[in-house]
Formats: sequence, C-alpha cells, structure tokens
Amino acid sequence: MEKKQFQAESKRLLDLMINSIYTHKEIFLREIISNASDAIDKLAYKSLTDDKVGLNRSDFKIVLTPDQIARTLTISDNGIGMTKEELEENLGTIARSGSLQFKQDMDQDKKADVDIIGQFGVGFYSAFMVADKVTVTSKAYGSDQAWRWESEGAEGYTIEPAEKAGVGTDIVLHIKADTDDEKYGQYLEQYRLDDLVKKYSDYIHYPIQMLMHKSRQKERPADAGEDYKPEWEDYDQWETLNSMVPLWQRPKNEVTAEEYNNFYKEHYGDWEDPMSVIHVHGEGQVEYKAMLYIPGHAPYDFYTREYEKGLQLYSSGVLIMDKCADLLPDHFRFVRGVVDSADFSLNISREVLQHTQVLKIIATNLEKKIKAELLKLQKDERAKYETFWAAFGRQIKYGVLEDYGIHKDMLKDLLLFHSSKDGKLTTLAEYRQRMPEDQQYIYYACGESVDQIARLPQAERILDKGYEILYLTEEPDEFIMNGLGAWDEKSFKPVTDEDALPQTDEEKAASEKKAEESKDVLTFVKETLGDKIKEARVSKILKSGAVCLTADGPVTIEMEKYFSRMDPERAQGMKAQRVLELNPDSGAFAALREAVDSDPEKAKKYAELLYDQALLIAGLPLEDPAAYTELVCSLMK
Ligand SMILES: Nc1ncnc2c1ncn2[C@@H]1O[C@H](COP(=O)(O)OP(=O)(O)OP(=O)(O)O)[C@@H](O)[C@H]1O
Repeated sequence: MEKKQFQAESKRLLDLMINSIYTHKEIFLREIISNASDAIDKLAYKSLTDDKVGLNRSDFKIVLTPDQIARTLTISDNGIGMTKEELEENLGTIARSGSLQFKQDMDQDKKADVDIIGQFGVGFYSAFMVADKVTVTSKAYGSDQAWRWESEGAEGYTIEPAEKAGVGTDIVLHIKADTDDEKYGQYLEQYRLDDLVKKYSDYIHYPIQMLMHKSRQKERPADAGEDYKPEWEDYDQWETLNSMVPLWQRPKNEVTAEEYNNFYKEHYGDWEDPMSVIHVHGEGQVEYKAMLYIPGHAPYDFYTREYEKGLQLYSSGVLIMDKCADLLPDHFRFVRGVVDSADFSLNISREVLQHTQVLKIIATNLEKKIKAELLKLQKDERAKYETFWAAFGRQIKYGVLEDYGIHKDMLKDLLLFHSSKDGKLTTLAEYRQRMPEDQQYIYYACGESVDQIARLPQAERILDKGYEILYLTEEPDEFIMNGLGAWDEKSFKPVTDEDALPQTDEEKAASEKKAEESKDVLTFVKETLGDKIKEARVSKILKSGAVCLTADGPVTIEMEKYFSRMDPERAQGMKAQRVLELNPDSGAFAALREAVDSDPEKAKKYAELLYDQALLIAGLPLEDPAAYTELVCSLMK
C-alpha cells in the first residue's frame, strides 16, 4: 500500500508530539473528544432539516473503549464522519486557524514548545504523545464507503477502504509501551479515563460513555443462614461519564477561572488565557445565556480579510450556527464566545435568523455588556486595558468612524490617546479632568510617532504654557477628532491653529506689525516657491523653531499622507494647501531678510532650503532629494 507524506508543517507538529517531553500528555483525550463532539454537532445540525439522518438528538454519543490486552484505546463517535478526501485533508495537513501562529511561536522560542502544547488546542496530532500508531476508521454521512487512515508517525500515513457499519468515526490509539518515566498504560485504565473526562470534557453536551467493569455485593439470598458471608460479583455497566452541562449553563459562581480559560483555549485556538470573561444570564424580553471572551492578544489574522467575526449560537444546547456574525458589531469583532437561547427555533434558516428581533435584542445587550467590561478594565486594571488597547484599539477607532459615526457615543469612552502628560496614554475624560481653568481647548498634534510629535516646533508654545497635548499617531485619529468635535463642551484644536492660544490685543498688534514688516520677504519666498505653497506667512504658532508647514482648508497634512498611502492615484486631488510658516524672530529669518536685500540668488536658495526643512519636519517626502543635497552643498561653499 502506498505511503503518503505529511505536509511539511504537519510533519513538524507531529515530530513535536511524538518526541514530546510535555508532562500533561493527558490532554490528548480532551482534543480527540472535542473533535468528536464537533463532528456530532455537524450531523445533529443536519438532522434538524434532513430526515434522512435518521438519528435523534438522544442517539448521539461518544464511546470510549479501552482494551488492556490489545493495548488500545478507541474513541468512537456517530458524528458526520470523513470521506477519503477529508481524511487526507484534515489529518494529512494542518489548516487550523492557530497553526501558523503556533509555528511562528515555536520558531521564536524552542523552549516554549512545552508550554504551548498544554495550552494551545493542538488537535488530533496530540494523540501521538501517547500512541505509537493511530488508526482512524470513518464513514462520512451520505457515503456508502468507509475508509481507514493509519499512521505510525512522521514517516507518513496510508489510506485504504474499510468496513464500518454506521456513519461516524472510530479513532484507535495504539498506546505506547510504558517506560521508566512514563506509564502510558494509565490511559487504558477505566478510572483514569473517567477522571480525565470529568476534568477536561465534563461540559461536552453529548454523553461520553464507557462500559465500566465493576463489582458489587450479591443480594443476600432469602434462605441465607446466620453464617452467611457476603459474596461479590463482577458486572459491566454503561455509564455516562460527563455531566453534559455546558459551562455557560452553569451558575457563574460555580465555574472556576481555570474552567473558563480552558474552554477558551480549546475552542478558539489560543495558547494564552483570555483577558476577560463575560458570563451573562439575560432575562426579560428574551432569555439567553452568553459566555464571551476578550482575547489577550490579536489573532495573527485579525487585521486581514481572513478573520471571521461571530459567536457560536446554540438553541437549548444545540449548535445552530458556528459563527453568527450578526451577534457582534464590527467594533467588537475580536470577541469570541457562545450564545445559547431557547428563543431561537432549532431549524431556523440563516436568512430568517438574521432578521429576527431576538437576535437584535441579544446583540444590543451584548454590546453593552462588552463595553461595560472594557470600561471596568480601563478603570480597575489599567495595564491590562492598555494591552487590550494595543491589540484592538485600532478596531475601536475605526468603529468610531464607521457607519457615518453612529457608534461614536457608544465607543468614545473607550478611546485612549498618547499624551504629552508623562508620555502616558490617556482617555479623553481624564484629559478633560486635568485641564486647568484657563485652558480653552483640548489640544492635539499629529505625526508619525510620539517622539516626533513631541519635538514639533508647532507644539512648543502650547507645551510651554503647561497645557497637555494629545499625540495622534494613527491614521484614524485626526478623523476621530473631527468626528467627535468636542468633549464635555471643550472643542478639539490642532496645535497648528493660529488661534489655538488666546491672544491679547497687544500681542495681536505686535504680530500684525511683524507681518507688515516682513511683507517683502514673504512675497519673495512665495515667488520663489511658486505653486509649491499657497502662501508664505509670518507664523503665530512658532516659538523658537524657524519654520513649519501648515495647511489651509479642510485637508490637513496628515490627511494628505493618509490619502496618498491608501490610494496614491486618487490622492493627487487630495493635497493639503500648504502654508509655509516662518518665524520672524529666528536667526534663519534674519539671514533670509539680509540675503533678499543683498544677494537674491542666495535668498532663493534659503527659501528652498526652508521649505525642504518644513517638509522634513512634517514627515513629508522631499520632492527632489538630490536637488536638496546639491542645495545644501552649494550653501556650504
Ligand atoms: N472525529 C472526527 N470526526 C470528523 N472529523 C474529524 C474528527 N476528528 C478530526 N476531524 C477533522 O479533522 C480536522 C483536524 O482536527 P484537529 O483536531 O487537528 O484540528 P481542529 O479540530 O480543526 O482544531 P483545534 O483542535 O485547534 O480546535 C478537524 O477540523 C475535523 O474536520
């Protein structure tokens, strides 16, 4: 029979499992049972609309059969089964959500292997931690032919036709021989298996059954005499090992943090504990239970198209949809979890479901709960909230802008921005609270990084006044300021605005005088630079800096940068109208003035140079870097 090779990535994971020194090898059982339960979910869902399945909900089960003599443990399910192609695809390759991340983490830190195995849902291959051969016999629903997949590890696997009565899958683990360090035989002992099911798979909502071999006292015969000694007999009895109550159906105070976390890691392919769990029992118009998780970090594909949002939707313990997108608004698409409500009919179609009032009511409630949980973190566990923010803050920011801003009131309290105050992140409410009486506006400045903004010449005069500035470093930030407009009656103001600070009449008169005196220099600069700028102006916003660039009109410099990153073609029409601001009190300005009078050729070079400097400070590309260097060199002569 032909031996097929595992795909490279699968082979690595398999190698890791086979040679694992991980001490909690017992988790293999939870992984296999969890797959069996998923497979039953799929067939159970089908049976709701397809009479041909011929099974009732109560017929579904998972059966464990240990065989001490053959040294095998068989896990059987009557779920959806796998075709030949599915066996190849599912067991020959890893295509699971977390696998890529898993691999990356392994590459980064070999030592992390051991921990990752325990925490991450490592899936089917974990069987190879305890078995030296695995045989999977499966018959897919709707197919007459069963297939047997078999592998002794990294060397490859075989697939051949097989006999199997009903639909479903039998997984036979050929348990490894005991060694001095590891007693693999424990996985053939019924009480150990019973314990493991209770520990890891108790909430699986299909019965996990095992034929238990037991002994009991025989009934005392009616005619037993005085000297009767109790007699014992052996008997076999099917037992259901798990309580089958899903975690979310249990009262909150009876679920341990470990149980919550294990459920999360197993189901959502994460190796880290979640940041928060929200367990809700909703009553009122609609009755439902929900168990929601806020992950501690963004999944590797979170900011890609591949990531699918949604919660698992159950009706009275039956899974009716795996990723119900309508239960989560886009801004909270990072949330994972489960919703269970008897108010959904079991065979509701996806199309109808989307429009039900029940779904809308639950979604609205959950949105509020998630927000409340995030605010609680923000208030009580700031470091955690900042970790959350680093992972998902951008999503919240986009949420403020999406759908023409209708979510902004829901989300604005969650926003964090960098601030000049101790270089920390701040909420808008905290900023507002710190504002001195005489401060009229909430100031912000935009740029590529906090360090770069902090050194912007435009920021100096505001900082010198002792006012705080929000440092906006991300694309949506400036749009958010425009969208929100104000916070608690104080409007947002860019530091580049001339009237960002109130001016006395004397100050106004003085600056007008300076503008008047500099008119000839400004005209010269404008003529030299031509269309590159709309205007050269005596700056009212610079303190010690010589030059900076601001924009007239609705498109700001940061917006221009954003548009040209998003769509360079169309961005041509989205250019800021550039204003070159010059500080008349600077040495550079004095030199320029002098050159305008005595050496106009040199003055032209100065004007070009000042413009280029302003571009650099603004984080804009030089139009012609070669010309710029020539210019600098010519002035050094
Ligand atoms: N008992 C089974 N019945 C039907 N299909 C199965 C069974 N066991 C495994 N599979 C299929 O094999 C695939 C791979 O299983 P594996 O445990 O490696 O990953 P997973 O279950 O997708 O991910 P994870 O374990 O991280 O949740 C499953 O997605 C499923 O399609």
